[in-house]
Amino acid sequence: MIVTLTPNPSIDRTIALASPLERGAVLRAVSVTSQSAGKGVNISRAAVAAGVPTIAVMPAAQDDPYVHELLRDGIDCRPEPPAGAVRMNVTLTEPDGTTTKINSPGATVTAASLDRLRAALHQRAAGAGWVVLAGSLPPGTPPEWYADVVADLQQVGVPVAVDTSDAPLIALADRLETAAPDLLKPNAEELASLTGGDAEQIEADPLAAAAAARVLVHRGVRSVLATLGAGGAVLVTADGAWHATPPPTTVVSTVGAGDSSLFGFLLGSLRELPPSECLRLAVAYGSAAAALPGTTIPTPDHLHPELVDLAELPVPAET
Ligand SMILES: O=P(O)(O)OC[C@@]1(O)O[C@H](CO)[C@@H](O)[C@@H]1O
Repeated sequence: MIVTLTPNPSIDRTIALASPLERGAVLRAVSVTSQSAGKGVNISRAAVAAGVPTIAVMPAAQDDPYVHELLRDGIDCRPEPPAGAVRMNVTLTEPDGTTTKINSPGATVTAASLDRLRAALHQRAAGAGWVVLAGSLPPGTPPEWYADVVADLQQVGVPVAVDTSDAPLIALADRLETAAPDLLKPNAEELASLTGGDAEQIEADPLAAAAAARVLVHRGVRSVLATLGAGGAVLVTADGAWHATPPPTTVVSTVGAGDSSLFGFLLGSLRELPPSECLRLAVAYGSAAAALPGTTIPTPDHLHPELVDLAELPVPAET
């Protein structure tokens, strides 16, 4: 069972442009689609498609069309009374797969709605194989909220994965000594923001990514899965470091690729595969997602794990 928390869910509206994006121009779209989404919800979607039991917790009104869509799609969701409407995030995709995203802040939350969300998660977490805390925090949330929730879940004794960015990620990193998640999934930019490295170098060089990730492992994170875009992903644990390169992929939309990668890793972990095979599944899922339009999340039929290239990395020098 994977329990996901999406504190700032979104309706993802994807506008597929007929021509390259040009600022200030009138552009034609070939299609416009919408999907109930947000990082944790995307992971629950992947779980449903793979036959893994999942519960998605998020702030939303019971009668919101957002929730109806999730239920229609077979996602067991536990919407908690929200402080406001679900935000809309806009994705612009160009014919060559270039993806531009505009994410709204979301409605400002109250302390009461955060407490309800946290209690709902706590209630469902017991016995889960993984609990995933994913995405941004809505305005009004203290940046250290995720760190508090991780500490809370440690009392429950369930493995916790976190994928977030900006202030909540920095606040979590400041608390690793007492609230280290079992899995952290930064991209190159997020990893650089935590370790002071250069994001472009981290994305381009798996050894640089592994060195940065190892800093977090030394500080208590059990596994760091660093996603590197077209460069695949690096996994670092206390026992080793691995790099996986995706098969050649025609990119259509990168939205949801990171969430799909994280799910692939969790799926491998639930199947008790060795770390390198969890990484292989992560990259198979991430590259499959990049080949799909909008926020479409891959199903097992989309995967080609046999085409993922795996390499063990030398243990990076101490930093
Ligand atoms: O604004 P956040 O919470 O950081 O990210 C939200 C989001 O970009 O993440 C998902 C893709 O990872 C999308 O479904 C969604 O729009």
